[in-house]
Parts: sequence; C-alpha cells; structure tokens
Amino acid sequence: MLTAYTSDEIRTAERALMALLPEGTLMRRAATALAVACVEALPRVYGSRVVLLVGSGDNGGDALYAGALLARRGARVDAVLAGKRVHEDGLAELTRAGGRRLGLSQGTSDPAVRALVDRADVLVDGLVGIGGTGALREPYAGLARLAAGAPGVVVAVDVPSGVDASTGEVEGDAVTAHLTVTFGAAKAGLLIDPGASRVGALRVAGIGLGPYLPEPGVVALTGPDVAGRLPRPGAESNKYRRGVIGVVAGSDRFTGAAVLAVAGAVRAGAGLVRFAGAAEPVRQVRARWPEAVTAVVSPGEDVKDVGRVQAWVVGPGMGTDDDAHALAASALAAGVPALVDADGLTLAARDRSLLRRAAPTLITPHTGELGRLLGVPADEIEARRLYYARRAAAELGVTVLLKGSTTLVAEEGGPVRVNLTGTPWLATGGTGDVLAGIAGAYLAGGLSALDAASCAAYVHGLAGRAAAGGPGGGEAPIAALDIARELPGAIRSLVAGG
Ligand SMILES: NC(=O)C1=CN([C@@H]2O[C@H](COP(=O)(O)OP(=O)(O)OC[C@H]3O[C@@H](n4cnc5c(N)ncnc54)[C@H](O)[C@@H]3O)[C@@H](O)[C@H]2O)[C@@H](O)CC1
Ligand SMILES: Nc1ncnc2c1ncn2[C@@H]1O[C@H](COP(=O)(O)OP(=O)(O)O)[C@@H](O)[C@H]1O
Ligand SMILES: [K+]
Repeated sequence: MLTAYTSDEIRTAERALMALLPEGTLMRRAATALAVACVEALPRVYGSRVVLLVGSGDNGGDALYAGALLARRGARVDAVLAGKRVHEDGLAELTRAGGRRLGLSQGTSDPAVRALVDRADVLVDGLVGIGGTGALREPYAGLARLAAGAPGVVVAVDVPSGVDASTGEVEGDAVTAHLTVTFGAAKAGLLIDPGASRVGALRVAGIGLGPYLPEPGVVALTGPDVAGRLPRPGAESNKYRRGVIGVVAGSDRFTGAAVLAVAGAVRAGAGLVRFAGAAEPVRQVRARWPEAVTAVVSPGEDVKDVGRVQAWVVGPGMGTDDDAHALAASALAAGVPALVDADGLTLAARDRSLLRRAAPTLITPHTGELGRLLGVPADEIEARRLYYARRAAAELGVTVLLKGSTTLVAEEGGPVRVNLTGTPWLATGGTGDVLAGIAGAYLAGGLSALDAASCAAYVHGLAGRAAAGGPGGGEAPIAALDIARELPGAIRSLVAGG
C-alpha cells in the first residue's frame, strides 16, 4: 500500500527526526537524491546546463545544495534567485562549487532569465515546497509560466511549485514537471488531480522519515494489494456462493447502459447476473449476454420477485421518472449491499432518503452527479476532489467512489483511497456503466464497499490501459465494451503478479 501525507504531517515527522540528527543532515540527504535524479535525466553531466529556480525557503535550499553537487561534476549551474531572501548556506555552497547566481531585479521578463531557461538541459523548480500557501505570487508565478515553455527536463523539488502538497489543489499558475523528486514520503497532493497531472514521474527519496510518520490520510492500493483482495472461486464454490448480482439498469430509451453494466459484472467474475428492467433492455441483454438471467419488470412491480441477490447495482440508463424512482426504491429497500450510479444518483439527489439504508451503500458519481447530490458546481468538485469526496462520505453516510481524472474512494473515518491505474482514454461514454458492473460483482462476491470500489477502479483502469494499447498504457481510442473484453486478461496478469 502506498501511503501519502499532508504537509503538516511531513513537517511534524521531519521535526522529530531532525531533533536526533546534526543540523543540515536532512537537507543534504534531500539534495543528494535530487542531484542523482538530475544526473540520471542528463545524457552527461559534464558541460550540461542546469538552471535552478530558487525560492526563499528550504525548498530553494535543496535546489542550491543539489546545484553545488552538479557543479562539482562539471555542469554549468545558474541559480535564479526569486525570493526576497535566500538560503544563505546553500548559496555559499553553490558559489564555492563554481555555480553562478542571477537576481530578478528586472522581473521575470528579464531577457537574461529567459535565455537561461531556454538553454537549460535541466530546469530545477525549487521555488516552493511544502511551505507553499495559496496561489503562487509574483515573481514565482511568472517563473512557473516561463518554465512551461522550457525545452529542457523540468525537475520539481519535493512538489511542483503551485500545487498544494496536501490536497492536489492548484489555485493559479503551477510548474508542470517531467519528474518530481519528493522527500521522505509521498504527499497526498502529488497523487490527486489537478496537482497530480503536474508531477510527471514521481520518485520518493527516503530521508529516514518512516518511523515518525502518522497513520496516512490518503493511500493507494498496489497490484498485490488488489490481487490479494479480489474474490476468487475455491473448490467448494458454486454460482450462488460466488455472488449473485442484481442489475437494475436501462430503459426503453437507453439500452446500452444495461448491456455495459452486465458486461462489467459478467467479466469481473460474478457467480450469476440477474438483470431486471424494461422489455427492450432485457431483449438487448439477452442477445448480448446469454449468461445473464433476465426479468422484465413492469411499472409498479417489485424487483425482489426476480430472485435472491447478494448485491444490487441500481441506476445506469434507468431514467429518472416516477416509475424509475419506484423501481430504484424497491431494489434499495433490500437489506443487501447496493451500488447506486448514474440515473440512480439523479433520483437520489431529488430524494436523499433512497440512500438511507441499513446495508452498505456505495455511490459512484462523476463530478456532475456529486455536484447535484451536494448542491455544488461540478467544476468546484473537480478543483477540490479530496475535500468533496470526504465531505460526501460524511454527509451522505455512504461509501463514495468519485470518478474522473483521479478516482477517489472515501468512507467516513478511514483514509481516502486514490486509484493509480487508468488512462484519459477512459473518458468516453459507457465506461462508467462497466465500472458499476465490476464493483457490483465484487460487492456480491463479499467485498466491503471500500474494497469493492477500490479494486473495481484498479482493474477497470488496468483494462482501460490494455484496451488503449498495452499494459503500460497506449495511445488509442477505446470503446466501453473493450474494457469488459480486456478484464479477464488484466485480472489474470494482476493475480499472476504481472
Ligand atoms: N524541514 C526539513 O527537514 C526538510 C525540508 N526540506 C525542504 O524544505 C521544504 C520546505 O521548506 P520551507 O518550510 O522553508 O518552505 P518552502 O521553501 O516550501 O516555502 C516557503 C517560502 O515560500 C514562500 N511562499 C509560500 N507560498 C508562496 C506562494 N504561494 N507564492 C510565493 N511564495 C510563497 C514563503 O513566503 C516562504 O518564504 C520542503 O518542501 C523540502 O523541499 C528538505 O530539505 C528535507 C528536509
Ligand atoms: N480524464 C480521465 N482520466 C482517467 N479516467 C477518466 C477520465 N475521465 C473519466 N475517466 C473515467 O472514465 C469513466 C467514465 O465514467 P462516467 O463519467 O460514469 O461515464 P459514462 O456515464 O458515460 O459511463 C470513469 O471510470 C472515470 O473515472
Ligand atoms: K518545488
């Protein structure tokens, strides 16, 4: 399990460790790791051009000490001093090693600064780290904009400046790095968008903080974590014991969502899929998925008559009229775990009592759906994903899987899980329906709502990457059904440790 922390948690741990070590030890460890990363980013160090963007705090200090190490290896190192103050010992070290300094008396439009940035093989962003608060102020903001056009490799020190290390929020300009070398432990904001997309490759450099870190507020499951949680059949399994999932989805108008949700459930390994819906989606599901048991449910009928299920998935494409409301209510009245998605969430936004259940409830909104549930604009949720995922879990009393560029799974009282698989190619119609089917199959298979949601997001992301071109991710358009098709292969390689 990858663990991630807020700036305050890192600072507290650093203080505890620093009290036991000679002054400056941690900064030297950090600078050494940073210099090693720069060396690896350069074809050769001798004669290369390294430009340091140096802020007034210890983040700038790290950059200066690393710059000194690179200068001693023969790099030409220039430090652009952006703050009113500078880490004096770090600057002295750089000067002794032959590095040069440039002030910003003429502002960030100074042609000398631009020329340095334009010719840098490596640009080191040491403007602000975990001490950053709010939007980058000038001249840092101007330097972040300048860095955006830099032709060289941009290496962020600890955190890309402008990204809130604790939350991933980005208020104004921010550096976009190719590589971020972060010290001691991952910061939560490096894993969550919009910040995460500024990080590039992430390297966590150990400086000895481990024993001093608290319980994490944010975690990410790794492949082995997911493989160890997935329901797998044993010798005494039968289709009922493996988990019967009931799917209430589709309508005469929207039939695809039904087919896709069933596809996710079948391919994720449900013991049996029972599908209940209107006549047309039932016809389509039967045609595409002969494995599913189907039942036409007419307005006013109760889904409990379709047979026993261990978990319900309610919502994709089912419509939002009174009949849909009654159908959703009849499935959600069952005392078994339920997943509510799509139209089910629109119904719940109008009638929150649908989500007040004794059995575990998992909701899987995108930012628009969560916005409707909480009465907040979608772009506000996109900008503050961690905050709103936590708030929704607390306010609604359910497990929340918030979809989008970073998928988060939140439950009150525990760490938020960030999903690290996936590809932006998943942003296409119907992929969410497949996800609902996968998570529903895991709920029916006996996983908790938290595990069902996070394992489903993980394998959905792996299958999405495989569909887009290969295990490491490729660049090709995908269709939602491709994800279902790739699921067995993705799960096979996951379980095999691939
Ligand atoms: N404390 C420690 O033990 C260690 C700290 N390290 C480094 O120290 C960094 C933290 O250093 P500091 O606490 O000095 O803080 P930072 O260097 O991150 O930032 C503080 C400075 O930036 C300014 N600032 C903050 N927000 C700003 C904004 N939005 N726009 C413009 N200026 C802004 C502040 O006025 C202050 O001068 C870490 O990120 C890491 O790079 C490492 O050397 C490892 C060890
Ligand atoms: N930019 C993105 N990067 C990665 N995954 C994304 C991105 N945008 C959307 N996704 C994923 O694609 C799926 C889309 O689901 P959803 O919004 O419900 O679409 P639909 O309702 O059409 O099925 C979710 O799993 C979501 O997390
Ligand atoms: K930085």
